Amino acid sequence: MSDETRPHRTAVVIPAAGRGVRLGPGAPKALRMLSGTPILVHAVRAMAASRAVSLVVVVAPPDGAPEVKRLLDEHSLPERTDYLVVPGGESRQESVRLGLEALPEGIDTVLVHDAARPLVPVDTVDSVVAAVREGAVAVVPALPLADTVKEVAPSPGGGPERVVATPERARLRAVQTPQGFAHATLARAHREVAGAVTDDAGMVEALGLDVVVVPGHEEAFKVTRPLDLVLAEAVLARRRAHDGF
Ligand SMILES: Nc1ccn([C@@H]2O[C@H](COP(=O)(O)OP(=O)(O)OP(=O)(O)O)[C@@H](O)[C@H]2O)c(=O)n1
Ligand SMILES: C[C@](O)(CO)[C@H](O)COP(=O)(O)O
Repeated sequence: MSDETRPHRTAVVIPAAGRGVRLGPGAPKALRMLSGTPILVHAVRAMAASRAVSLVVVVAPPDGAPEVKRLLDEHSLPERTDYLVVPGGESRQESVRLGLEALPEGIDTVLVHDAARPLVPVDTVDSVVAAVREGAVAVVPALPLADTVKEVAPSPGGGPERVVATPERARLRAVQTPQGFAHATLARAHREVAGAVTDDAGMVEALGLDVVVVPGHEEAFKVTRPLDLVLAEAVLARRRAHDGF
């Protein structure tokens, strides 16, 4: 097929190889239950709900790939969605790189979505994809902050930290996932950018390229600490009440 007629192909890489230390002792976070279903399965379904997504690459805990594959085989996904499972690495950044390396030829747009954000609404996914398809090389969903943020530093003589600055809150955003990228740009960022970053868009920023912001969603929060599980259960209960089942 020529470039003009070839369908646009979008894949999502889902890093799910973290331990979930901040959630407390137990199974790796992505395999813990939310309303009787593993967090990872919620996240995969949330991404597969977008008609744009044709391939899901799940990056599993290093020795957990067979279990993740079994879980995905057991829980139904839309027929249009293929999936692959690959073992992850020591850091989120390494896990994403391993997921990118597993992508087949012909993928134009890549989304990277934390397994730990199981409840992202499909409209948020679609608006990230749309912004990439409109020409952005990198897109992040983001929300304004509710709290004032301080920059702090250790006290020279020990003791409590000291505030060194108060950034202007109106200019700050809390960034979520899925983050969306032109495939070639994200692959280049993962090849060329050295040093640890906490999100993929940060690597594209390090290349000096533009990152576009679209509205995030409060239900796309990251399950990080025990209270987040309580909130996630409440969101699911509210959805069930709204859908009438
Ligand atoms: N080596 C790692 C570390 C993290 N992740 C994934 O990156 C996402 C965001 O990371 P975070 O919420 O910090 O997860 P954990 O690293 O598991 O959390 P913690 O720091 O509490 O252990 C999660 O879906 C997590 O599974 C990953 O794939 N590989
Ligand atoms: C990618 C991310 O979810 C954007 O907010 C976040 O940076 C991941 O951070 P974590 O500490 O690895 O959870």
